[in-house]
Amino acid sequence: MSEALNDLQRHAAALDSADAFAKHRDLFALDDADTVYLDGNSLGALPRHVPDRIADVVTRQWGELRIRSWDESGWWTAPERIGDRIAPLVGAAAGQVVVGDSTSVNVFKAVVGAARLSPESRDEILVDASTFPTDGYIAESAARMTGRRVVPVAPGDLRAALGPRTAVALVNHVDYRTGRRHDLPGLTAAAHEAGALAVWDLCHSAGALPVGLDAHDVDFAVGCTYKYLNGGPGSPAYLYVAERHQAAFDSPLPGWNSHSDPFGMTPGYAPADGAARGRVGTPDILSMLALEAALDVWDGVGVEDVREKSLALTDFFLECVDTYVPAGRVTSVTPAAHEERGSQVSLRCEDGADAGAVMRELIARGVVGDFRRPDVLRFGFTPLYVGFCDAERAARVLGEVLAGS
Ligand SMILES: Cc1ncc(COP(=O)(O)O)c(C=O)c1O
Ligand SMILES: Nc1c(O)cccc1C(=O)C[C@H](N)C(=O)O
Repeated sequence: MSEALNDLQRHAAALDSADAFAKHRDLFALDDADTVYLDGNSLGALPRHVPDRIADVVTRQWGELRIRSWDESGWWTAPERIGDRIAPLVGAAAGQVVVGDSTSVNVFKAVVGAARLSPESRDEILVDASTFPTDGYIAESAARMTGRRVVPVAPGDLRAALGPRTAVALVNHVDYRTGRRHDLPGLTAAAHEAGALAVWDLCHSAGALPVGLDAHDVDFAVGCTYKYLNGGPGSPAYLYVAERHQAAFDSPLPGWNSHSDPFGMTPGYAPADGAARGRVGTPDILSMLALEAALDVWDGVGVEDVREKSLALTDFFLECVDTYVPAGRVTSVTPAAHEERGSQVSLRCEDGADAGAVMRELIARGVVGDFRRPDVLRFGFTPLYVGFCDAERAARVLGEVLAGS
């Protein structure tokens, strides 16, 4: 055991020294000595420069310029400007992504918007049955509003379920619980072949792996920015409406910010062109500008390179788990196949072990992941700041906890 331990530790150190992103870690506020942070799939770490940028927004832009900042500090145009910063990370050309509201709200805009583009005879909205719950709840309401019904379908059966009755398919790119990556190009093409539209939730993929929204002809997409994009707790989400749908997109939340002439303040609604049509009300500027600052860590970073490191990290973590964790105590529910894996590893506790208690003990020993009821331990790997020694330590401590030492 100690031979293997030393081998894995030496291997981890060698991988870290060859890691092109190793220097990126210094851009983030992380307490290296005490904690391995593997929860960036829930809340990304703070980029160190963000507090100073936010201090400027508060003290100068708000404190001194006050109302003038809507123009002079670029507050009014922030939703589209920051959308254009996110666009390359999800493979979208400029002008199609707008930032604002929560993911839940954007799921609503996207699903209703997509349903309104479909003939009424298409009366089904397919939702992947293992979805993060908010998507399912919102889809139900969107279905009621648009005279459709929701059909929950296991992701593996989605292709077969698409048909002449399908208006919209709402699918998660990466499953929040298992870390399974779904086939975005294939399912989008299958939806189109069936005459339906595809709406993708990118919460667990954006910033962790290439998405290719334009390349794969995705219709609508939404995502949060507080996970792999490190925008901060409750940072605003985003909505992608493919350019070809923008002119016909009929938002169910046509607030004044989405008007073609918001300051005309006319009683009649005339939608703005382009991504701005996805706006609703006054943007949450403090959160939004924290996100904008946080996105600086992506300067010069290629998402393909991030993906390569993500797969290497999760492969190595799985190898360490195999070595350190007593046989039969956990099973990976994250696919081994690279093309089916996101950037997290989820381990199911076996033998009736209390996964919540295991995670509490891991956190007490400095390994921060999270736990999803009833039995899943989740470990998120954010390639910009997680290293191979982190992965080795996390697996080793997990082995110790499960061995009761
Ligand atoms: C796939 C997915 N969709 C949506 C959400 C949540 O959306 P919101 O930003 O509205 O809380 C999460 C996580 O909270 C998620 O994992
Ligand atoms: N959005 C969250 C929050 O406000 C509090 C705690 C956790 C979250 C999450 O993001 C959960 C996350 N979507 C998940 O994958 O479980």
